Amino acid sequence: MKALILCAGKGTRLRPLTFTIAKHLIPIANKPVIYYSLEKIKNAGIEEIGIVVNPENIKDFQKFIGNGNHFGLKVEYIIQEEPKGLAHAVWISKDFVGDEDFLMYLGDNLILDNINPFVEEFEKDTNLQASILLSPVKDPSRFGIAVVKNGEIVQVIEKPKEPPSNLAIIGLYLFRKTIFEGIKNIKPSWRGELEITDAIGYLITNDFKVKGHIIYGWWKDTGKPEDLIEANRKILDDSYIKHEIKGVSDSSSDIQGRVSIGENTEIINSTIRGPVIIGKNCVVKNSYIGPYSSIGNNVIVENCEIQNSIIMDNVKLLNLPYPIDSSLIGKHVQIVESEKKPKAMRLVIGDMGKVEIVR
Ligand SMILES: Cc1cn([C@H]2C[C@H](O)[C@@H](COP(=O)(O)OP(=O)(O)OP(=O)(O)O)O2)c(=O)[nH]c1=O
Repeated sequence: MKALILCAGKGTRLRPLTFTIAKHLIPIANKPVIYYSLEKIKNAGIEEIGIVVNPENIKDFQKFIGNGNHFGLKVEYIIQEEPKGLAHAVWISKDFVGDEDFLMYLGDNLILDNINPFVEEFEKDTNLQASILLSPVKDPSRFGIAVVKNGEIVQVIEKPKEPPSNLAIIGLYLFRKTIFEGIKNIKPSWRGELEITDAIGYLITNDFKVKGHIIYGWWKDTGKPEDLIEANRKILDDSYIKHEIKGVSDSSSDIQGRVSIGENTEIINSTIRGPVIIGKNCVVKNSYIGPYSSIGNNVIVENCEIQNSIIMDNVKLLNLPYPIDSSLIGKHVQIVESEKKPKAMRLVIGDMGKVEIVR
């Protein structure tokens, strides 16, 4: 079996971050989102992976993942020139997939459950032509929904106004090569995309067996800033990080709970209350770093309070009058309070940046 990870979208909901980095490479607990999927896929015994990327982001993926050697995987890149839909991404991966069965994984999805039972069940039942990972949700009208009868999917519907089921399609699918027949027989939807739900609908109407595999654990589509913050909280909570202090702290600092601090990081006169991860070569001085904070490498924090936030590499935060909470701060950002007069906010913020002052 092979795997396809789809990462060629535009990531518009995560701008401005996605102007410079694909959303799949944004760190959660200091590890790019896509690394979590690579681990899950490897754990399920799949070693050949095709990553569908766009012409703009392929170099970044190559930098972070290379040929997969480092992860014990064999990784190839497949370029999708335009995001013409999930089924289109699968179609252009036809040569990579060949005659093999394959797992299709939406690259911005994070799940905590092990996917091995999902894969094993599919491998055992050779009559099955597709299996889709489903999860019960409270607000089904926001999702693609599957209607399941006796374990088989009898209908898939995109964002139904009156949902006939609460089982959301969450972004992991298993297919055999029959899916290509399905894709060949569909037309672009009203939004101009080749929809994978239409290709699955084709399989169902043509009496191919399609199953739903339900999971009950936590999962998230990390498409929006608040999703990344929640995912960061969940991953830090879920013991993904060990208590490990490689840097140094002085006697007036207080480190509580599960905290990971990287090499050459100095904690000076500060309180760190875990779960927290702080990368390498950082300085945290006269500050409070509260639960669910992930701080990258080469970050300087002085006279600040931070909690429940993702702060990426090379950020500088100095003398801030308000705590930073539920925030997502990209690489090389500087937020600094200075004594200069007259009082003012002097901002240099890229397109679609967002500053919210909560008083
Ligand atoms: C539509 C599409 C998505 N994808 C990937 C990107 C994501 O990892 C996943 C889900 O895509 P989406 O989140 O639906 O789309 P997007 O990544 O473009 O984000 P936004 O809506 O904020 O603009 O599928 C492709 O690889 N090719 C495609 O044609």
